[in-house]
Amino acid sequence: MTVLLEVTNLRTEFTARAGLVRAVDGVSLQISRGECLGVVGESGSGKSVTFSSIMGLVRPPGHVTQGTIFFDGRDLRGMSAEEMRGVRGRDIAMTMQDALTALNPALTVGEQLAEVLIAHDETLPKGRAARRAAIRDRCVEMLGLVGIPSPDSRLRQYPHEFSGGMRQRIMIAIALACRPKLLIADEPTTALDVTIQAQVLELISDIRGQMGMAVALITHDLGVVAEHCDRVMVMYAGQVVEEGPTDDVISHPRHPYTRGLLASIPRPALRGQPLTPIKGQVPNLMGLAPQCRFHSRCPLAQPDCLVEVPMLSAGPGRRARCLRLEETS
Ligand SMILES: Nc1ncnc2c1ncn2[C@@H]1O[C@H](COP(=O)(O)OP(=O)(O)OP(=O)(O)O)[C@@H](O)[C@H]1O
Repeated sequence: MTVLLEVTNLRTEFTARAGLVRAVDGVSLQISRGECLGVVGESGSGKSVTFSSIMGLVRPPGHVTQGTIFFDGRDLRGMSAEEMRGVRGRDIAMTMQDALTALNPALTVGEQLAEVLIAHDETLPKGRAARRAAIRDRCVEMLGLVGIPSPDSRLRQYPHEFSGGMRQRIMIAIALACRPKLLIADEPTTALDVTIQAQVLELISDIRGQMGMAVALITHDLGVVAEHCDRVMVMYAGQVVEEGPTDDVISHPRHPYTRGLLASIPRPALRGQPLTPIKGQVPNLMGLAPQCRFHSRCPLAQPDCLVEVPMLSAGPGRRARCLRLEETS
Protein backbone atom coordinates (compact mmCIF):
# COMPACT_ATOMS: atom_id res chain seq x y z
CA MET A 1 0.00 0.00 0.00
CA THR A 2 1.33 3.44 -0.84
CA VAL A 3 1.70 6.07 1.86
CA LEU A 4 -0.90 8.85 1.71
CA LEU A 5 -0.04 10.86 4.82
CA GLU A 6 3.39 10.99 6.39
CA VAL A 7 3.99 13.11 9.47
CA THR A 8 7.45 13.30 11.02
CA ASN A 9 8.41 14.70 14.39
CA LEU A 10 5.43 17.05 14.70
CA ARG A 11 5.38 19.50 17.59
CA THR A 12 2.52 21.86 18.44
CA GLU A 13 2.70 24.33 21.31
CA PHE A 14 0.26 26.71 22.97
CA THR A 15 1.49 29.84 24.67
CA ALA A 16 -0.53 30.11 27.89
CA ARG A 17 -0.22 32.77 30.57
CA ALA A 18 1.45 30.29 32.93
CA GLY A 19 3.91 29.00 30.30
CA LEU A 20 4.30 26.91 27.19
CA VAL A 21 2.03 23.87 26.75
CA ARG A 22 3.56 21.28 24.42
CA ALA A 23 0.34 19.54 23.39
CA VAL A 24 1.99 17.47 20.64
CA ASP A 25 5.62 16.53 21.08
CA GLY A 26 7.49 14.66 18.37
CA VAL A 27 4.57 12.77 16.81
CA SER A 28 5.37 10.72 13.69
CA LEU A 29 2.70 8.76 11.86
CA GLN A 30 1.82 7.29 8.49
CA ILE A 31 -1.50 6.46 6.88
CA SER A 32 -1.61 4.42 3.66
CA ARG A 33 -4.23 4.83 0.93
CA GLY A 34 -7.51 3.24 1.96
CA GLU A 35 -6.26 2.38 5.45
CA CYS A 36 -8.10 3.02 8.72
CA LEU A 37 -5.86 4.19 11.57
CA GLY A 38 -7.33 4.26 15.08
CA VAL A 39 -5.99 6.96 17.40
CA VAL A 40 -6.61 6.34 21.10
CA GLY A 41 -5.55 7.87 24.39
CA GLU A 42 -7.04 9.56 27.45
CA SER A 43 -8.56 13.01 27.25
CA GLY A 44 -5.83 15.62 26.78
CA SER A 45 -3.31 13.22 25.22
CA GLY A 46 -3.07 15.37 22.07
CA LYS A 47 -5.21 13.40 19.59
CA SER A 48 -7.30 16.31 18.33
CA VAL A 49 -4.43 18.81 18.30
CA THR A 50 -2.31 16.37 16.22
CA PHE A 51 -4.96 16.17 13.51
CA SER A 52 -5.92 19.87 13.69
CA SER A 53 -2.20 20.56 13.12
CA ILE A 54 -2.20 18.31 10.03
CA MET A 55 -5.27 20.17 8.72
CA GLY A 56 -3.63 23.56 9.33
CA LEU A 57 -6.42 24.45 11.75
CA VAL A 58 -4.41 25.31 14.89
CA ARG A 59 -5.03 28.95 15.75
CA PRO A 60 -2.94 31.28 17.97
CA PRO A 61 -1.96 31.00 20.77
CA GLY A 62 -1.24 27.57 19.27
CA HIS A 63 1.54 27.01 16.70
CA VAL A 64 3.07 24.08 14.88
CA THR A 65 6.71 24.65 15.73
CA GLN A 66 8.44 21.62 14.25
CA GLY A 67 8.04 18.69 11.90
CA THR A 68 7.05 17.79 8.36
CA ILE A 69 3.62 16.88 7.00
CA PHE A 70 3.47 15.28 3.55
CA PHE A 71 0.11 14.40 1.99
CA ASP A 72 -0.04 12.63 -1.36
CA GLY A 73 3.55 13.75 -1.97
CA ARG A 74 2.82 17.42 -1.18
CA ASP A 75 4.37 19.39 1.66
CA LEU A 76 1.41 20.76 3.67
CA ARG A 77 3.53 22.87 6.01
CA GLY A 78 5.01 24.68 3.01
CA MET A 79 1.59 25.62 1.62
CA SER A 80 -0.06 29.04 1.73
CA ALA A 81 -3.35 29.52 3.63
CA GLU A 82 -5.12 29.61 0.26
CA GLU A 83 -3.58 26.30 -0.87
CA MET A 84 -4.47 24.70 2.47
CA ARG A 85 -8.11 25.75 2.02
CA GLY A 86 -8.03 23.81 -1.23
CA VAL A 87 -6.66 20.71 0.49
CA ARG A 88 -9.29 20.90 3.25
CA GLY A 89 -12.56 19.58 2.00
CA ARG A 90 -11.22 18.36 -1.33
CA ASP A 91 -8.35 16.09 -0.22
CA ILE A 92 -8.71 15.81 3.55
CA ALA A 93 -11.95 16.31 5.47
CA MET A 94 -12.41 16.35 9.24
CA THR A 95 -15.57 15.80 11.24
CA MET A 96 -15.57 17.47 14.64
CA GLN A 97 -16.64 16.03 17.99
CA ASP A 98 -19.74 18.16 18.28
CA ALA A 99 -21.93 18.26 15.17
CA LEU A 100 -24.24 20.97 16.50
CA THR A 101 -21.46 23.51 16.90
CA ALA A 102 -19.66 22.39 13.72
CA LEU A 103 -22.74 22.94 11.53
CA ASN A 104 -23.94 26.45 10.71
CA PRO A 105 -27.32 26.96 12.45
CA ALA A 106 -28.32 29.75 10.05
CA LEU A 107 -28.03 27.72 6.83
CA THR A 108 -30.12 24.79 5.67
CA VAL A 109 -28.41 21.44 5.34
CA GLY A 110 -28.71 21.71 1.55
CA GLU A 111 -27.03 25.12 1.53
CA GLN A 112 -24.13 23.79 3.62
CA LEU A 113 -23.61 20.80 1.36
CA ALA A 114 -23.84 23.00 -1.74
CA GLU A 115 -21.24 25.39 -0.30
CA VAL A 116 -18.68 22.58 -0.12
CA LEU A 117 -19.46 21.36 -3.64
CA ILE A 118 -19.24 24.86 -5.11
CA ALA A 119 -15.90 25.47 -3.38
CA HIS A 120 -14.25 22.19 -4.32
CA ASP A 121 -16.01 20.17 -7.01
CA GLU A 122 -14.38 20.89 -10.34
CA THR A 123 -16.58 18.37 -12.16
CA LEU A 124 -19.75 20.51 -11.84
CA PRO A 125 -21.12 21.73 -15.21
CA LYS A 126 -20.51 25.37 -16.14
CA GLY A 127 -24.01 26.44 -17.34
CA ARG A 128 -26.17 27.94 -14.54
CA ALA A 129 -29.22 25.69 -14.77
CA ALA A 130 -27.22 22.50 -15.31
CA ARG A 131 -24.94 23.46 -12.43
CA ARG A 132 -27.87 24.03 -10.05
CA ALA A 133 -29.43 20.72 -11.01
CA ALA A 134 -26.12 18.88 -10.60
CA ILE A 135 -25.53 20.43 -7.15
CA ARG A 136 -29.03 19.43 -6.07
CA ASP A 137 -28.58 15.87 -7.33
CA ARG A 138 -25.24 15.53 -5.53
CA CYS A 139 -26.76 16.89 -2.28
CA VAL A 140 -29.63 14.40 -2.44
CA GLU A 141 -27.17 11.62 -3.27
CA MET A 142 -24.91 12.48 -0.30
CA LEU A 143 -27.78 12.66 2.22
CA GLY A 144 -29.09 9.36 0.84
CA LEU A 145 -25.62 7.83 1.19
CA VAL A 146 -25.49 8.64 4.91
CA GLY A 147 -28.96 7.18 5.42
CA ILE A 148 -31.11 10.31 5.84
CA PRO A 149 -34.67 9.33 4.84
CA SER A 150 -36.49 11.57 2.26
CA PRO A 151 -33.30 13.50 1.46
CA ASP A 152 -35.09 15.61 -1.12
CA SER A 153 -37.30 17.40 1.39
CA ARG A 154 -34.82 17.34 4.28
CA LEU A 155 -32.33 19.41 2.30
CA ARG A 156 -34.46 22.45 3.08
CA GLN A 157 -34.26 21.93 6.86
CA TYR A 158 -31.91 23.51 9.39
CA PRO A 159 -29.49 21.55 11.68
CA HIS A 160 -31.69 22.00 14.79
CA GLU A 161 -34.52 20.15 13.03
CA PHE A 162 -32.47 16.91 13.08
CA SER A 163 -31.67 14.50 15.94
CA GLY A 164 -28.09 14.21 17.27
CA GLY A 165 -27.44 11.04 15.26
CA MET A 166 -28.81 12.63 12.10
CA ARG A 167 -26.62 15.70 12.61
CA GLN A 168 -23.53 13.47 12.87
CA ARG A 169 -24.57 11.85 9.59
CA ILE A 170 -25.04 15.25 7.98
CA MET A 171 -21.58 16.32 9.12
CA ILE A 172 -20.19 13.13 7.59
CA ALA A 173 -22.12 13.84 4.37
CA ILE A 174 -20.58 17.33 4.22
CA ALA A 175 -17.13 15.86 4.90
CA LEU A 176 -17.59 13.26 2.17
CA ALA A 177 -19.19 15.56 -0.41
CA CYS A 178 -15.96 16.04 -2.35
CA ARG A 179 -14.79 12.45 -1.98
CA PRO A 180 -11.70 13.20 0.13
CA LYS A 181 -8.74 10.84 0.06
CA LEU A 182 -8.59 11.02 3.87
CA LEU A 183 -11.39 11.45 6.40
CA ILE A 184 -10.37 12.46 9.91
CA ALA A 185 -13.25 11.46 12.17
CA ASP A 186 -12.75 13.01 15.62
CA GLU A 187 -14.86 11.12 18.18
CA PRO A 188 -17.67 10.70 15.65
CA THR A 189 -19.89 8.96 18.15
CA THR A 190 -19.25 10.53 21.57
CA ALA A 191 -22.58 12.31 21.77
CA LEU A 192 -24.65 9.42 20.43
CA ASP A 193 -26.43 6.48 22.01
CA VAL A 194 -25.06 3.01 21.44
CA THR A 195 -27.22 1.91 18.49
CA ILE A 196 -26.70 5.16 16.61
CA GLN A 197 -22.95 4.95 17.40
CA ALA A 198 -22.80 1.57 15.71
CA GLN A 199 -24.73 2.87 12.69
CA VAL A 200 -22.47 5.89 12.22
CA LEU A 201 -19.34 3.72 12.44
CA GLU A 202 -20.75 1.16 10.02
CA LEU A 203 -21.56 4.01 7.69
CA ILE A 204 -17.98 5.33 7.80
CA SER A 205 -16.65 1.81 7.14
CA ASP A 206 -19.07 1.22 4.24
CA ILE A 207 -18.25 4.52 2.58
CA ARG A 208 -14.57 3.88 3.11
CA GLY A 209 -14.98 0.59 1.22
CA GLN A 210 -16.98 2.22 -1.58
CA MET A 211 -14.72 5.23 -2.06
CA GLY A 212 -11.34 3.67 -1.20
CA MET A 213 -10.84 6.51 1.28
CA ALA A 214 -8.37 6.39 4.18
CA VAL A 215 -9.72 7.15 7.67
CA ALA A 216 -8.13 8.38 10.90
CA LEU A 217 -10.59 7.46 13.62
CA ILE A 218 -9.98 9.36 16.86
CA THR A 219 -11.69 7.68 19.78
CA HIS A 220 -11.53 6.78 23.47
CA ASP A 221 -13.01 3.40 22.69
CA LEU A 222 -10.69 0.47 22.06
CA GLY A 223 -13.71 -1.67 21.17
CA VAL A 224 -14.41 0.66 18.25
CA VAL A 225 -10.77 0.44 17.19
CA ALA A 226 -10.84 -3.38 17.36
CA GLU A 227 -13.85 -3.49 15.08
CA HIS A 228 -12.98 -0.84 12.50
CA CYS A 229 -9.26 -0.07 12.33
CA ASP A 230 -6.39 -1.78 10.49
CA ARG A 231 -3.76 -0.19 12.68
CA VAL A 232 -3.82 1.66 15.98
CA MET A 233 -1.72 4.43 17.45
CA VAL A 234 -1.85 5.03 21.20
CA MET A 235 -1.08 8.53 22.47
CA TYR A 236 -0.06 9.62 25.95
CA ALA A 237 0.77 13.15 27.11
CA GLY A 238 1.43 14.51 23.60
CA GLN A 239 3.45 11.55 22.32
CA VAL A 240 2.80 8.31 20.46
CA VAL A 241 3.62 5.50 22.91
CA GLU A 242 2.63 2.45 20.88
CA GLU A 243 1.57 1.63 17.34
CA GLY A 244 1.00 -1.45 15.25
CA PRO A 245 -1.60 -3.68 13.59
CA THR A 246 -4.80 -3.49 15.66
CA ASP A 247 -5.19 -7.20 16.37
CA ASP A 248 -1.56 -7.54 17.50
CA VAL A 249 -1.66 -4.48 19.76
CA ILE A 250 -4.97 -5.45 21.37
CA SER A 251 -4.14 -9.12 21.85
CA HIS A 252 -0.59 -8.44 23.02
CA PRO A 253 -0.01 -4.83 24.10
CA ARG A 254 3.64 -3.98 24.71
CA HIS A 255 3.54 -0.50 26.32
CA PRO A 256 2.43 -0.48 29.99
CA TYR A 257 0.01 2.37 29.19
CA THR A 258 -1.71 0.35 26.44
CA ARG A 259 -1.86 -2.58 28.85
CA GLY A 260 -3.45 -0.29 31.43
CA LEU A 261 -6.00 1.02 28.93
CA LEU A 262 -6.99 -2.51 27.96
CA ALA A 263 -7.25 -3.62 31.60
CA SER A 264 -9.59 -0.73 32.33
CA ILE A 265 -12.25 -1.58 29.74
CA PRO A 266 -14.94 -4.23 30.22
CA ARG A 267 -14.44 -7.33 28.04
CA PRO A 268 -16.91 -10.20 27.71
CA ALA A 269 -14.15 -12.81 28.23
CA LEU A 270 -13.31 -11.25 31.61
CA ARG A 271 -16.91 -11.00 32.87
CA GLY A 272 -17.04 -11.09 36.67
CA GLN A 273 -13.46 -9.91 37.10
CA PRO A 274 -12.88 -6.42 38.52
CA LEU A 275 -11.67 -3.70 36.15
CA THR A 276 -8.33 -2.11 36.96
CA PRO A 277 -8.22 1.63 36.29
CA ILE A 278 -4.81 3.21 35.63
CA LYS A 279 -3.73 4.91 38.85
CA GLY A 280 -2.77 8.59 38.87
CA GLN A 281 -3.29 11.29 36.30
CA VAL A 282 -1.93 12.44 32.94
CA PRO A 283 0.99 14.82 33.71
CA ASN A 284 0.71 18.55 33.19
CA LEU A 285 2.01 19.24 29.69
CA MET A 286 3.75 22.41 30.80
CA GLY A 287 7.52 22.13 31.31
CA LEU A 288 7.75 18.32 31.20
CA ALA A 289 11.19 16.89 31.95
CA PRO A 290 12.83 14.83 29.17
CA GLN A 291 11.90 11.42 30.57
CA CYS A 292 9.28 8.72 30.13
CA ARG A 293 5.97 10.53 30.67
CA PHE A 294 4.17 7.45 31.96
CA HIS A 295 6.85 6.78 34.56
CA SER A 296 4.89 8.00 37.62
CA ARG A 297 1.91 5.71 36.80
CA CYS A 298 3.83 2.75 35.45
CA PRO A 299 3.91 -0.58 37.31
CA LEU A 300 7.16 -1.53 35.52
CA ALA A 301 9.04 1.75 36.07
CA GLN A 302 12.69 1.66 37.13
CA PRO A 303 15.10 4.51 37.90
CA ASP A 304 16.65 4.20 34.43
CA CYS A 305 13.27 5.16 32.89
CA LEU A 306 13.97 8.78 33.83
CA VAL A 307 15.41 9.48 30.38
CA GLU A 308 13.84 10.54 27.07
CA VAL A 309 12.67 7.24 25.54
CA PRO A 310 12.52 6.90 21.74
CA MET A 311 10.07 4.69 19.84
CA LEU A 312 11.64 1.21 19.78
CA SER A 313 10.91 -1.78 17.60
CA ALA A 314 8.36 -4.03 19.32
CA GLY A 315 7.89 -6.77 16.71
CA PRO A 316 6.87 -6.84 13.05
CA GLY A 317 5.27 -3.51 12.08
CA ARG A 318 5.17 -2.49 15.74
CA ARG A 319 6.86 0.16 17.84
CA ALA A 320 6.58 1.23 21.47
CA ARG A 321 8.14 3.98 23.58
CA CYS A 322 9.33 1.90 26.54
CA LEU A 323 12.58 0.60 28.00
CA ARG A 324 10.88 -2.40 29.64
CA LEU A 325 9.80 -4.13 26.44
CA GLU A 326 11.54 -7.35 27.40
CA GLU A 327 9.09 -7.60 30.34
CA THR A 328 6.01 -7.30 28.09
CA SER A 329 7.18 -9.57 25.26
N1 LIG B 1 -6.52 26.39 22.78
C1 LIG B 1 -5.70 25.78 23.64
N2 LIG B 1 -4.96 26.50 24.51
C2 LIG B 1 -4.10 25.91 25.37
N3 LIG B 1 -3.89 24.58 25.42
C3 LIG B 1 -4.59 23.82 24.59
C4 LIG B 1 -5.53 24.37 23.65
N4 LIG B 1 -6.08 23.34 22.95
C5 LIG B 1 -5.50 22.21 23.44
N5 LIG B 1 -4.61 22.51 24.41
C6 LIG B 1 -3.77 21.56 25.15
O1 LIG B 1 -3.58 20.43 24.34
C7 LIG B 1 -3.81 19.25 25.11
C8 LIG B 1 -4.27 18.18 24.15
O2 LIG B 1 -5.58 18.47 23.71
P1 LIG B 1 -6.37 17.56 22.68
O3 LIG B 1 -7.69 18.22 22.47
O4 LIG B 1 -5.54 17.27 21.50
O5 LIG B 1 -6.56 16.22 23.49
P2 LIG B 1 -7.38 14.96 23.09
O6 LIG B 1 -6.48 13.79 23.29
O7 LIG B 1 -7.97 15.13 21.73
O8 LIG B 1 -8.51 14.96 24.20
P3 LIG B 1 -10.08 14.63 24.07
O9 LIG B 1 -10.12 13.16 23.92
O10 LIG B 1 -10.63 15.14 25.35
O11 LIG B 1 -10.57 15.37 22.86
C9 LIG B 1 -4.81 19.65 26.16
O12 LIG B 1 -4.68 18.92 27.33
C10 LIG B 1 -4.43 21.08 26.43
O13 LIG B 1 -3.43 21.11 27.45
